[in-house]
Amino acid sequence: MRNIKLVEVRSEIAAGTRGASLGIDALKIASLDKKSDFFTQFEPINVADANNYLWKGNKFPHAKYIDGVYQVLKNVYSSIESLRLEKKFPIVLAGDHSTAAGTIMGIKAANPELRLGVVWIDAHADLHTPYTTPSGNMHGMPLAMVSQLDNKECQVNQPDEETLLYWERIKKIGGDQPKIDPQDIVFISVRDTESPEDFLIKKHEIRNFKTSEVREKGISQVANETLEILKDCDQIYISFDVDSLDSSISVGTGTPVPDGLTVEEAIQLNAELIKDKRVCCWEIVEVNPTLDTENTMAENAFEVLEVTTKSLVENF
Ligand SMILES: NC(=[NH2+])NCCC[C@H](N)C(=O)O
Ligand SMILES: [Mn+2]
Repeated sequence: MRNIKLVEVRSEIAAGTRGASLGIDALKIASLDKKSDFFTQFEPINVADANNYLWKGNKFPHAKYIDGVYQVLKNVYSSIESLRLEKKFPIVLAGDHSTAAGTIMGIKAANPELRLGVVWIDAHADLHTPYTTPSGNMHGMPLAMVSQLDNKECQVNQPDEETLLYWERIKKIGGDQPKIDPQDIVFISVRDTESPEDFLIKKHEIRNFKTSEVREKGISQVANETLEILKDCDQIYISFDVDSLDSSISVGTGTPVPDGLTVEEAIQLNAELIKDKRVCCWEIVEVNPTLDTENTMAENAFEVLEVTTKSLVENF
């Protein structure tokens, strides 16, 4: 049996709208309303956030609150590294998606010799850098952080010296080397990208299973093909951003996008993928109940969390 550890990271500083720090508690409310005992099964640990930086105002237009983001990523990185050294399986409940970079850095640090693949289920590619970001929101940058990409070929911004100092520090958390090869990323349902990201996706030949392809082929085939692409990886991390779900289901997330997955598709997909023995960590992010009505997103996201965890427990 897998030794599951729940990890709670209430960070929201890297998102553009306020409220994602409440996402974890919204999941707990959804669980209570459903009378599920999910949260009594696992002992959670809390990773310190840096949301207090929000009160001070932002000094970095092309990488908002990067000083605080750096703190959070270091915290997530060291917590995940310790858990992985203890052979625990972290299920990470987080606010904004930037924390995924800390998670990947931690997984890699615990087992540097193992090749790490990433399944990124999301509406966005999150491959921006301070040089290319259209918004300055750092939840759009985690995959560039861990791949140590600057993407200066597509530069549109002129980040200042202090921004770049922190950007360099972030890329070096867990050591000055890429934690993953961008070719070992598989995107599912990514559908809202900007041209600097499209450039990287093309350059590194990153596979993206569009929503229509998921529907045509069916979940099992897409899961099989995803794992086949990652056949040379020794470990796999799955990152589930709830904005991969269609925006008609709920707008309870900071950056909702149409043409996404149904809840049923997301459930089946995650439950199927997590059966692979190489999967060593699963993360769910970006539930924002302040943008929602009746806690709909959290209720749907909780279904995904519960069924995926059940699949993990039952298959080991
Ligand atoms: N994790 C997310 N929700 N990312 C949204 C990123 C949106 C857009 N690409 C940006 O950089 O601002
Ligand atoms: Mn994302």
